[in-house]
Amino acid sequence: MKVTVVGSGYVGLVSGACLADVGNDVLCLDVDPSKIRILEEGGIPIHEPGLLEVVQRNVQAGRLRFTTDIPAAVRHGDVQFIAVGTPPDEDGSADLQYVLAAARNIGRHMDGYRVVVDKSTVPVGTADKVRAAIAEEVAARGAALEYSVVSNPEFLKEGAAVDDFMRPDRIIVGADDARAIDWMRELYAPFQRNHERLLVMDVRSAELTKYAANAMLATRISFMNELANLAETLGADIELVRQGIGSDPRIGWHFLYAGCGYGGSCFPKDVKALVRTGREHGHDLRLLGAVESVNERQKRRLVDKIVARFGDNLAGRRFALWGLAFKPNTDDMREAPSRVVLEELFRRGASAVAYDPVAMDEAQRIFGDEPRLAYAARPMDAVDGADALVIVTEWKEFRSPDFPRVRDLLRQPVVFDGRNMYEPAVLERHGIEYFGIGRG
Ligand SMILES: NC(=O)c1ccc[n+]([C@@H]2O[C@H](COP(=O)([O-])OP(=O)(O)OC[C@H]3O[C@@H](n4cnc5c(N)ncnc54)[C@H](O)[C@@H]3O)[C@@H](O)[C@H]2O)c1
Ligand SMILES: O=c1ccn([C@@H]2O[C@H](COP(=O)(O)OP(=O)(O)O[C@H]3O[C@H](CO)[C@@H](O)[C@H](O)[C@H]3O)[C@@H](O)[C@H]2O)c(=O)[nH]1
Repeated sequence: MKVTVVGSGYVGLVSGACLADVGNDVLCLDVDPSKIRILEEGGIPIHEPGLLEVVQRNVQAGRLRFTTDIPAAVRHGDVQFIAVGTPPDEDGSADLQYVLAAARNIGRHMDGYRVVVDKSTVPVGTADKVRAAIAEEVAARGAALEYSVVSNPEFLKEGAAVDDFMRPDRIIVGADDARAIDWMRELYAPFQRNHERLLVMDVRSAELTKYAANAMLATRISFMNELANLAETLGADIELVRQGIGSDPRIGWHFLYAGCGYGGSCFPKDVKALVRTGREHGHDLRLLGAVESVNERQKRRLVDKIVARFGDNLAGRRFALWGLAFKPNTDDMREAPSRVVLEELFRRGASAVAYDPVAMDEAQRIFGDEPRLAYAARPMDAVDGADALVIVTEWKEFRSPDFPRVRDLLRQPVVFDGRNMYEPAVLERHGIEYFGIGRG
């Protein structure tokens, strides 16, 4: 099929590349010329495992192209995916300006039937707004063209995006006309060869399904973080509790890891947006309000522990920080707990030397020439001469460091482990004072 993807960020680029990989003719559009330039030069603008290979082989095969030319992009795809950002507005609601701008462009330039597929995460009712925006533009031209609007939220995780797209748990299609549903079935057929994964429902339910999934996952994390803080006080170990409850299939193993809070471009903004939607419709979603506030507090938890150990005045102290990205295998630092940790350290007069395998360029972009932040080329360089080591992201390469070396390089052998990567007893055996999350 001929497919256009509007927005070539994490979701758009992964979707476009994976759809090309199964044989579709895909054109990816972006309004940011610097992203398109990188793609045209054979690179990718983000760190995402396996993505470069998929992009390169499909570019070579002539099935994947990139453009900033809006009319050409709208003319190309019979199916038009909208995969632009929906960042939080000041009041927490999702800012739909990019989605609606994309819809208007489609309405302005379409020259025949189009299936417009909303892949961005958008509040319930957005499909109606997209439909209206297209209708307005079509009418303004005096044209009479048919189109369908479909909600097809995306569930990929950064760091595992290609795999998630290629092997989805489910494909949600919210649509109310048969032609669009048939097209979506055809487009997704290669991704559900061994069993049916496509769930067709009405548009509003599809839009809400996306928020429900993220809100449920965020709730599990905040629940565990809250219990972790209690476990500490009670002298229990949240890691043992996690294993104790995860073995119940009704609870399951996933997304039960306590830590220094959830970050990323989705959970924080989507929980906020759902709370906001509730409020707009007279529903006070108290549980989700608490999920959010527990998470805000949890992002400060590591610094609370540092303050409890070193005092509130951290002037003159230097901390080694392992991990800047909001999770491993990405360079994304949107809402990353590391940002809160660093800001709280700076506020108390401390400085930091950070190491992250891929996110240091992004940190430099965010923190600019912040004099209290330096970067290390290797993890142990960050540790050398620091007052303590603080772990914020559980990169694989941090799993089994040379503990005696860590102990000897630190000015004080103290580790604050924001992701419970280590066994307290192991570090104690190496003469390192250990502070995890919820490990009383
Ligand atoms: N990042 C994820 O893991 C993930 C997963 C599932 C769903 N989502 C949702 O998908 C959407 C996109 O997220 P993302 O992380 O890919 O965002 P992103 O910021 O990485 O990419 C969005 C891209 O859209 C481009 N853009 C903006 N307006 C445009 C327009 N009118 N025409 C063409 N391009 C335009 C921007 O320049 C940018 O490159 C959001 O709604 C997000 O909530 C994200
Ligand atoms: O048990 C856990 C699991 C995750 N996290 C944190 O939660 C955040 C989000 O992690 P993850 O969900 O793996 O990454 P995202 O790429 O943000 O993916 C989420 O958000 C996407 C955008 O909506 C959805 O598509 C995905 O299904 C959903 O998992 C990260 O900071 C993790 O460190 C925890 O603290 N504990």
